[in-house]
Amino acid sequence: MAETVLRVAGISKRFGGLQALSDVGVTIERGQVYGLIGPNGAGKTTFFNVITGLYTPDGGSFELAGKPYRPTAVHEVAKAGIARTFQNIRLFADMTALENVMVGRHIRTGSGLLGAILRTRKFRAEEDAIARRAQELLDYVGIGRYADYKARTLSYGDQRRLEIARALATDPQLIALDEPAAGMNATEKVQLRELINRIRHDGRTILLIEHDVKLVMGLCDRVTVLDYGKQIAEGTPADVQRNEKVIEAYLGHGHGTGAAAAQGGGH
Ligand SMILES: Nc1ncnc2c1ncn2[C@@H]1O[C@H](COP(=O)(O)OP(=O)(O)OP(=O)(O)O)[C@@H](O)[C@H]1O
Repeated sequence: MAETVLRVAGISKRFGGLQALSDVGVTIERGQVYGLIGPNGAGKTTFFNVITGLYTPDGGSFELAGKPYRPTAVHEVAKAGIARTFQNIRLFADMTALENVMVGRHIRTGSGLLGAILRTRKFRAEEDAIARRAQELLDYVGIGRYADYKARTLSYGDQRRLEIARALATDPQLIALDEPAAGMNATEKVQLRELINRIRHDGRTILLIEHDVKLVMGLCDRVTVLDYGKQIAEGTPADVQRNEKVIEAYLGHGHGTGAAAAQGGGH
């Protein structure tokens, strides 16, 4: 039987007079790639920010791997098992690629501050293990040769890979990717698609916000479509792209490629 990784229901979020999310819910099974799409301003990022603890919701229930969790603080959410990347890349620009991934790994280790200050044997052994694991993850996402480069010197596409490696370092139940293809060229998008597929095949569960509808339709098992904070469709990519409300939402917003975008023909 399928195992549910994330189940959220009834999420609402209001900013002043604007209802950014109304009664939104998703259920994501282990091993799925789950897509979240919708025109600009639909509420996708707000939804991500709510489930990852950046925004406090006005209402809703949250369950991760069968246990209730309260998304009240980002580090609590990371510990509970959700890792995320950001639409605007957030790396430690002056740290090396390896160090950036090591930071992600530290939330799963135990020596603590005192061990770090005293540089105990346990601490040093742990650091070595963290560095080895970080290198493995850099290799895994395809940028192992840049381990000693400062993050800011990497190309845009490689910085996005580095963010993914850092997220994987926390051993997440769910990895949430916020527009991972933004700003990528066609070749980088193909590589990204391969990477996401590999992460899925290795048993991870992925939640994806993405403007590139073609990428979403090609990758996702299920998709939710938001429009003005409401969930207007949920289902397989094939179902969703035939849905009248979805086609209308994309046309109504005068979205780049209009109906073609909703039907997976965009970009
Ligand atoms: N911190 C905030 N304060 C006030 N309004 C906000 C805030 N964050 C988002 N909003 C508003 O909530 C609505 C949903 O925004 P959100 O960024 O979630 O949409 P989105 O679907 O991610 O859009 P895009 O595709 O453009 O990134 C928008 O009208 C936005 O202006």
